[in-house]
Amino acid sequence: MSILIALAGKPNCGKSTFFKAATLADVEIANYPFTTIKPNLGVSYVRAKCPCKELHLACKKCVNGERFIAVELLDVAGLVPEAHKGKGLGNAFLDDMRQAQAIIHVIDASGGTDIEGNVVPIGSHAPLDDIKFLENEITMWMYGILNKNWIKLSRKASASGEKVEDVIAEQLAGLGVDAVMAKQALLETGLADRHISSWTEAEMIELSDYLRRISKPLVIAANKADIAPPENLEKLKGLEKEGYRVIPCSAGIELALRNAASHGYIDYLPGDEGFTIKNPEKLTPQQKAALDKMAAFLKRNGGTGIQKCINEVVFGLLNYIVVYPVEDEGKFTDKSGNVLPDAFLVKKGSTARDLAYKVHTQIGESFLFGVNARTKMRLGEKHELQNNDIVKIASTR
Ligand SMILES: Nc1nc2c(ncn2[C@@H]2O[C@H](COP(=O)(O)OP(=O)(O)OP(=O)(O)O)[C@@H](O)[C@H]2O)c(=O)[nH]1
Repeated sequence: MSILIALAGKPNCGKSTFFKAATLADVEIANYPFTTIKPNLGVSYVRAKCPCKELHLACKKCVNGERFIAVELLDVAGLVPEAHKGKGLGNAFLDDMRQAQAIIHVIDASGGTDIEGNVVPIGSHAPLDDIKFLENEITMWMYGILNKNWIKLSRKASASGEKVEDVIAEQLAGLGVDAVMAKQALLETGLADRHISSWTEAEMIELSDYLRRISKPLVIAANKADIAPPENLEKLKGLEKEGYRVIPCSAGIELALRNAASHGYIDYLPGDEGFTIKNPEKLTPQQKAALDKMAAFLKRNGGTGIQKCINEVVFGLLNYIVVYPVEDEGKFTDKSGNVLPDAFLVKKGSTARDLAYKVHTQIGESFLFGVNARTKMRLGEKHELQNNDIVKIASTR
């Protein structure tokens, strides 16, 4: 199963620009399968250091030692006030949200659009309000589902002795909530040792809010950082003290750079902190000035921020690591001699057997043991794989 990230935000925040930029395969990474699955579903990539450089191997799967590994990005339309009540495209919005493992919340950090996305003078709308707005819509949607048939369900649970966390997980299974999450939420909100019949509406909303945070974790893409007043960015960064992850970014600049790269004007890889102009003498003064401005932003910001958002979701929020299965642990290749042929995203804590299943169900079923290709040591049954591990899977197949 591929990782699905939802891109959400109010109208005019730059979400479409972000989506276009993040799913545009430029010339250099075009050997990666690029497909737009549906108009609002695209393939994007996390960027990781390929082990080939450290091992002095000639690898055809990376660009300058940078490996791009596919994830899916869903452009979720229809975030408007009261979407959870079905306003606007509210139902489509929430249906899309259902399947996502995490959210990139694109906000207009420049404060140049109001809560409904209407253009207002830069700095006149507080972007912090947008954050609460999205969270509230998702929380209230979860609460709506949890609350449906709740009395009947809770009575049934009391009568049969079914655990409350199981009832919650059953009710919210379609949203990616499991019993472990439900149990955690019950403990954290202090509802674990209170009978369901005594829960108030406010307490159930608080429980739903907690469930939202753990089942749909999010990063905040503080977009339009190129034109945002510095005090807005500072305030947004300040949210990190509250546990938020905030990444200043410019989808506009990322899109321009990927376009420039695909037309051969510059050398630029998504996530780079700078770029080089290929033939500066061919540029008009206006083009040169525009590129200089973008270069200054990249330098200030350590890149455009778009790749950082994707990487932060996958490695930071969702705790994935990259591992490389090989068939020949001596040469780090598959049977045909391709160096480090595949890069897999697996959850931290996965074992060689888990990886075997990920490669193919049949390989998982006939798994014997794993070998760390770097050290040639056999991996124990419970041994947890580390980021960047290269693993030979031995199976009876
Ligand atoms: N300065 C600046 N402008 C941006 C950036 N990203 C997007 N914009 C501009 O913001 C406006 C809205 O961008 P869109 O990508 O269409 O926004 P959206 O959120 O998809 O809007 P809807 O399609 O209405 O939902 C456009 O004029 C973009 O050019 C950015 O990083 N910097």
